[in-house]
Amino acid sequence: MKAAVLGAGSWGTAFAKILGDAGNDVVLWARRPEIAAAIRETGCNPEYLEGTRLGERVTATASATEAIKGAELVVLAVPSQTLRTNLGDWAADLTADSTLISLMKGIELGTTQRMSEVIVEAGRVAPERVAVVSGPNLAGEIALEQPAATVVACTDIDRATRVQRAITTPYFRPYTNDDVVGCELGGAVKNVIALAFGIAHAMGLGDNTKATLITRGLAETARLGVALGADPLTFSGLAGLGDLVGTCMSPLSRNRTFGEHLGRGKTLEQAQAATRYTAEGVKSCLAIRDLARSHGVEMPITEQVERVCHEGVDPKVAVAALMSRSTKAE
Ligand SMILES: NC(=O)C1=CN([C@@H]2O[C@H](COP(=O)(O)OP(=O)(O)OC[C@H]3O[C@@H](n4cnc5c(N)ncnc54)[C@H](O)[C@@H]3O)[C@@H](O)[C@H]2O)C=CC1
Ligand SMILES: O=C(CO)COP(=O)(O)O
Repeated sequence: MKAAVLGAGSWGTAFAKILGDAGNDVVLWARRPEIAAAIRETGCNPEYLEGTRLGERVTATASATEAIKGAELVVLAVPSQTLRTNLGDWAADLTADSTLISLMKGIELGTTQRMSEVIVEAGRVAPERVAVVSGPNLAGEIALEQPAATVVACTDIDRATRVQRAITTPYFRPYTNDDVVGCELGGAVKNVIALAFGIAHAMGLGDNTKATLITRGLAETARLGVALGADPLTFSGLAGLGDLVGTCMSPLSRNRTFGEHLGRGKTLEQAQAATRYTAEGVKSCLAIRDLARSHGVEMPITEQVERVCHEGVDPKVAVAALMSRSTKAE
């Protein structure tokens, strides 16, 4: 198949390699012409996943129109909060019946929309044309071809199967699922819980605390998911527990690392200055909190992460607030 990958950051770059290794012809769009030129000339992205050879089937351009032209698969790999603006520029170029694949793990500020909802609205495409790829997929490990699995979620299960076939490689194993809501929420909320995990790690808290954060973090994710119509089973799968555990445990996670800065006492601004990559949970925690409140769902860990990130609350105060909530049945 012909595929366009829009966004040449860490995950867009690794995903272009997956698509190429799976036998597709891939055009990777980079915002900066010099990055696109370097990828064409050297076969590597000089800014992300340095040294990773993308393979002969991957080329690059700084023209999104050129990348999208004739593409049956259009992969979106930009930061969640810029997607709507980006799609405004790209919508007119999309081929009828192409499949749009979302790699993003965030919730839009203001609208509280999931990324597939933003794609439907801003890309002017039918919901069954949107597939979500989500799972424990740290780009740095996948670039090294370390075995990983993922989920392709789409309401049109035949389309999910076509995408599954198009991204299967000896090191990347996709499963299909028709629960788009659950897969997207799992990916977005785990970033917020990974911030909490990073904060706890930097505070010197131990494995009981960390296991509790993962388990209760998953419980609040599933609570919101069920309120939005997700299948609760999705949260025990790769896009739920799998991604949550993978992200929290990994020093490669940008969200966990950002949390560690906060846990060491840095302010939001200081943590942002120390971070080069997108840590989606920092903004999405606001949108997830608002989404939960509007559905009457309690998300105590998300609430406290938002307070630490955006209201300057001391992490120790946030921990005390979580531990002093009223006791209840599990
Ligand atoms: N890196 C990873 O391991 C994984 C990331 N993801 C998700 O993939 C999405 C993309 O993240 P990464 O590639 O990791 O981020 P990144 O921080 O590595 O790269 C972000 C890319 O977006 C571009 N960008 C920044 N502002 C932009 C704008 N206004 N318009 C267009 N492009 C812009 C940057 O130039 C860069 O190419 C996020 O939602 C993230 O949660 C999902 C799975 C794994
Ligand atoms: O989503 C990811 C792994 O599945 C990457 O997590 P980070 O964005 O925290 O690095």
